[in-house]
Amino acid sequence: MGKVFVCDHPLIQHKLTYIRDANTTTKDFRELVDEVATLMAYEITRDIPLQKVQVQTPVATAECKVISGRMLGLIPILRAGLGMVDGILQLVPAAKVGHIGLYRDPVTLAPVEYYAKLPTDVQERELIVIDPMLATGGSANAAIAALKARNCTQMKLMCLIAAPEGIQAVQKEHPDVDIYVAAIDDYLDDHGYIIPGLGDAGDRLFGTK
Ligand SMILES: O=P(O)(O)OC[C@H]1O[C@H](OP(=O)(O)OP(=O)(O)O)[C@H](O)[C@@H]1O
Ligand SMILES: O=c1cc[nH]c(=O)[nH]1
Ligand SMILES: [Mg+2]
Repeated sequence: MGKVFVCDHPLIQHKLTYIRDANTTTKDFRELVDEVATLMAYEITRDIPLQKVQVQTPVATAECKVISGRMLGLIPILRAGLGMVDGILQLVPAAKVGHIGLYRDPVTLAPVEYYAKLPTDVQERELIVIDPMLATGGSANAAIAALKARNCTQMKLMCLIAAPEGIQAVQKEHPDVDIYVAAIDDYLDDHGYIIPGLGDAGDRLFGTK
């Protein structure tokens, strides 16, 4: 079963408080999501493999390390996942970015795919699927399945807030995928909103409501 990591760094938790606050403006919400994404990227890249290299300093030879292994790919789920991309790229600027567009049918809550554009070498990369909200898990499961259908084998899921229902759904359908979150909330309401959550992440990021 995939592991769940709660990124409980005080800076992440502090910023998440203001992300949740209904009085936070669109501008501040966007900036805070960007900042938390950078901090979470620090956690999610912790297990990147290193290889030894020698480097010549001005005075001696130093035994050093550089990142090795697979190159990274970021896969934001549109729309709301877009809000976390730049923050992660601050730390891993060489990552390529692929987009998967999904929206939840408002009645059935089932994910509907409307867009997919991925790097040509996506199956060779270690992927981070990004979405601020993991509610029923339908969208994350569909995005991960879309990547697996393209022969991708290595991926992690990064979300700001998860409902227990969403975590269980991803663990059941994709037990090979580890999940990184800033918080696990209480439950889903009848409309599939995470409680207490932060409302609709896409609308709050882009000011559409
Ligand atoms: O776990 P789930 O039940 O699938 O719900 C989570 C999805 O819902 C939201 O997207 P939404 O459908 O609101 O689209 P948007 O990002 O365009 O607003 C959110 O950004 C996730 O993608
Ligand atoms: O609470 C929720 C659930 C799904 N999508 C959101 O943006 N918020
Ligand atoms: Mg939305």
